[in-house]
Amino acid sequence: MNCQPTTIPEVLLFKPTLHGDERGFFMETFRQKEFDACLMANGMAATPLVQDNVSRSHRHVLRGLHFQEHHPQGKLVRVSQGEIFDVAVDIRPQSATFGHWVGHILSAENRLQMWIPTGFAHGFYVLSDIADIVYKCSDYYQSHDERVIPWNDPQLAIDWPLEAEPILSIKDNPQFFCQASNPLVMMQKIK
Ligand SMILES: Cc1cn([C@H]2C[C@H](O)[C@@H](COP(=O)(O)OP(=O)(O)O[C@H]3O[C@@H](C)C(=O)[C@@H](O)[C@H]3O)O2)c(=O)[nH]c1=O
Repeated sequence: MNCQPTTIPEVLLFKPTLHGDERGFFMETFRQKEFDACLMANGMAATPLVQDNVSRSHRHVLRGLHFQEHHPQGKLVRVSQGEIFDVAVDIRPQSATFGHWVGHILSAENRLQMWIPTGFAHGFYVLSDIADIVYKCSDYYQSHDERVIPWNDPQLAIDWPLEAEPILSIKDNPQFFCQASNPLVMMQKIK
């Protein structure tokens, strides 16, 4: 498993080795020991991943930007079918890259996985008819702790590769957001 930092050094891209033969292919998509070695090689602590999720979305669905406030989750995101533009936003107030974002195309074809550490908000936009996202998390989902940052926050100015108006859930629709107190972005306590 090859791993490289992105423009935000703690956000990593992983590419599993693919073993192809006449039957098709085989790849290990996650190995805790190698994953930890990559984190440590990039100055981060080893991180057990405790929850595994799958979501399916249609073309032009945008989910995000999400994070948990008191129980932050690191997320290792990959795509098993289709293609997405995956985004991590640094929301660590003390960070040199606070407010910066990084976005990469993840697809079943390119096999890339993005590591979004704790202290980041996460979202994605779907570029294929269907996209199946598979992601492992470093802490458990807690609905009451989930927070949303508007996907189109002008201060973040994320350059989404929009092909059409995004399809949003109600909680992700900035139209339904309250006024915010956060200095960088509007945040909403959603539950
Ligand atoms: C995220 C999540 C949701 N759910 C439930 C709650 C709800 O009934 C249903 C759909 O949840 P949501 O609408 O919150 O799903 P979604 O909008 O896909 O939320 C996800 O978005 C991406 C961008 C992330 O980064 C994830 O961490 C998560 O926040 O699934 C769980 O049971 N466990 C989970 O871990």
